[in-house]
Amino acid sequence: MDPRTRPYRSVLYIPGSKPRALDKARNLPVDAVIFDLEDAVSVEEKENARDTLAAALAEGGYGARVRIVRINGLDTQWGRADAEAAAKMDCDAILLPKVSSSADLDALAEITGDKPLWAMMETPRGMLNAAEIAAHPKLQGMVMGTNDLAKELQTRFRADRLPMMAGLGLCLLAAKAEGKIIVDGVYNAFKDDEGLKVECDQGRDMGFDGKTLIHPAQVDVTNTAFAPSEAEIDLARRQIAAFEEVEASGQGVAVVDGKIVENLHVATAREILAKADAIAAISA
Ligand SMILES: CC(C)(COP(=O)(O)OP(=O)(O)OC[C@H]1O[C@@H](n2cnc3c(N)ncnc32)[C@H](O)[C@@H]1OP(=O)(O)O)[C@@H](O)C(=O)NCCC(=O)NCCSC(=O)C[C@H](O)C(=O)O
Ligand SMILES: [Mg+2]
Repeated sequence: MDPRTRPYRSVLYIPGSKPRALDKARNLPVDAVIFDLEDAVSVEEKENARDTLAAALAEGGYGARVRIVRINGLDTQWGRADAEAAAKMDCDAILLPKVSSSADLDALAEITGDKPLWAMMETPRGMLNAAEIAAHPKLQGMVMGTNDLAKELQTRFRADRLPMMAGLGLCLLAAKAEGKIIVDGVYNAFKDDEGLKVECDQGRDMGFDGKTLIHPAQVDVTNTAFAPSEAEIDLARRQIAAFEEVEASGQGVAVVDGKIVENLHVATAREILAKADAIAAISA
């Protein structure tokens, strides 16, 4: 499936050091997995986690889920060995934390060759350089790192995420301008479904393709929030039908539910139907 049209509703972090969690992911209805060697893995476990993860990926069983390996930064003592190991793993992409500029991706690509790259967007410098990072030829997607961003910005948690908006907006603009995937940050309170839904809805309305998750309990809420609803699918079908009807009579504007429908709305309607089809295809 084309990486730009496949669903990325739910992207679950799994500590690379935990065989039980690595196994569990084989049966979770997530669209993608981030196999983590960075913050989810303690210093004591860093070296072993690389081997544990390589073995789990070699064993396979992850089906259509996109497999992304998050390495430690290249400025850490583990980064280079992680990158060399990840380049040989049976994974779809490598995720670099705390990307500040496109030069960081150049340095990783020198080690990892043809593997597609993803960038953690979680530093103020990264926000300011989002455009050049998104334009990197090896970059496939961006992941918001809202915990690190909050730390760097010295913001307090707010349900409306107002202090994050400038950074989220800059990264969204950059990703959309380059046609790259972009997924939202994690919601730390993994037992709070209501709060998660509010944040998912906000991220979806802003234009994120999906959300990163830390616990399996967050998957269903997220998959629902980032999938087209029945009402959206129904409206999309009616918009396309109404537009095709007026177009056949030489007109350029239809009206559905009291709102105009022009060719750009039809393009959005077709994208909604394509997304619903893609979700159905990977769920089958
Ligand atoms: C948060 C956790 C430490 C909770 O773990 P635990 O206490 O084991 O939870 P449960 O007992 O409720 O687990 C139930 C079962 O689910 C499995 N499990 C738990 N988490 C995961 C997971 N992430 N993936 C797959 N499976 C998972 C458990 O193994 C149990 O299975 P079973 O025994 O068979 O019933 C834990 O959830 C956790 O470690 N989560 C990941 C944390 C993480 O990845 N953190 C780093 C990413 S966040 C970040 O860094 C973002 C960014 O960089 C930023 O700056 O914002
Ligand atoms: Mg982080």
